[in-house]
Amino acid sequence: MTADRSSADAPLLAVRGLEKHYRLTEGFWNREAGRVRAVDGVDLTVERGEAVGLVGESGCGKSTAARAILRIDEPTGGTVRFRGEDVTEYDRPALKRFRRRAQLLFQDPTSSFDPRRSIGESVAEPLAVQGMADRARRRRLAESTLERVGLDRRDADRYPHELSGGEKQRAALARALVVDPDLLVADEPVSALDASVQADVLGLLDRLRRELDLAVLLISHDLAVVREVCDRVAVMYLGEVVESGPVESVFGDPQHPYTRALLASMPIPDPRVERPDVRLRGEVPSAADPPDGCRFHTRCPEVIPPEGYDLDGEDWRRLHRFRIRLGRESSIDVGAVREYVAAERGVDPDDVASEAVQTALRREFDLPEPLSDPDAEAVLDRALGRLVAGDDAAAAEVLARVFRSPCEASSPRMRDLDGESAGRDAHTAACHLLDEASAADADDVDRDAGARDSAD
Ligand SMILES: Nc1ncnc2c1ncn2[C@@H]1O[C@H](COP(=O)(O)OP(=O)(O)OP(=O)(O)O)[C@@H](O)[C@H]1O
Repeated sequence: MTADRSSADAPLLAVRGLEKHYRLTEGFWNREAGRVRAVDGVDLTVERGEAVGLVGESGCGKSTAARAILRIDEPTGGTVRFRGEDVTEYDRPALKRFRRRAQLLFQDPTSSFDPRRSIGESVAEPLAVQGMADRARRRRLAESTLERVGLDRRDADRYPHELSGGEKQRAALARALVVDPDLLVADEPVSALDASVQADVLGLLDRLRRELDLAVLLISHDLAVVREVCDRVAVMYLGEVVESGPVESVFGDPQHPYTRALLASMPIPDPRVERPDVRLRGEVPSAADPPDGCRFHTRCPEVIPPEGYDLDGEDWRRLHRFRIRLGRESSIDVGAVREYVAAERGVDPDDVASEAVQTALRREFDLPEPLSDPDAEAVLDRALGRLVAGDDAAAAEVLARVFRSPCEASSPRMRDLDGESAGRDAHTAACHLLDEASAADADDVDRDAGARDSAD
């Protein structure tokens, strides 16, 4: 077991470069046919008593990260340090002690209780697992913990089906807290509950963590939940953290287009407040075949255009979306578009001219005819011609070669937006737009220095 700092001043939880890849196998010999990169290099720090949110759409790897951190599933790479100790090196007894100190609260309280056991028995169970032999003592602790979460000690004799959803989640919280952990990993703790009780359970979680100096890693797709409870937040997309920092800073001044889009999709209380249209379109790509460069570029509302074309921002984004769709195997059914045009005109599909199919395709993908830049228009026209002629691959190749965004060229690096001094409260984000902004700043500094030199 190794400790990089003394356990007293090390963060409670320090996750570095965490990976969880699932092998995709095929054939009799289980040959590896690929990998699902569910978690792909995640850094995360949780200090004692602190609440940190992990947010992102469904499928971005939040639950997998939680399970790998707690070693419920073995990570395939990276380190997880708990109070300075490397959890990935723990032997069985050390892992058992860790499981007491770090508890997991599941989303669905119904399936996490054995219907044949009383609530008291279930809540006391972790104490028995940890070796507490005295049954009466276990019962007393279970009862007092039930009271702590706002239930009655007599609820210990009730059965799961007798409790409401909110009561069951309180009981699940009691079961996690009965062993007095330092860290609670709460995976979508309120999303299975009625809206009316969600706020109660969140309020309880917030109160308990302050009373018990409990650290909480709160996993949620719901930004409002994280805003309510957390001090800091990490935003995950397709296995990676794309932005992190204090909640007020990340939500108040989001630096990553994905965070901006997630925030824009939050319901807002005042419909008169105008917000830019940065809705998330399309599905999260497969973690088995993530996009090159910035993984968000295929859906990014702010994807950077290639140099050399004078395209209106919205035209460029539509062109990019069209190209990405075309790049996916058999994703544009030209035959169906041709048949649609034929039906519209009451003619045979074979009698529909190629130009008419191209126009229908442009309509389908909101691509203006012509594009504002004549050179770009010539390329699009050529690609559409190939597509309609049945050569999808050539069409995709033409567009990919000419309209490649700088966002696809490399993975953006994580930038510290407050400078090095901010430490653990730093607001960080990984986006090529920030690289461009920083390069422009550097140019300004050079120009200023040049102007000063020539003045001297
Ligand atoms: N056992 C597994 N084998 C292969 N792929 C898996 C396995 N478990 C999860 N995945 C994949 O890993 C990715 C991340 O899934 P995960 O459940 O962690 O996401 P999530 O953000 O927690 O989503 P949700 O909120 O829907 O649970 C998904 O693409 C999922 O299909």
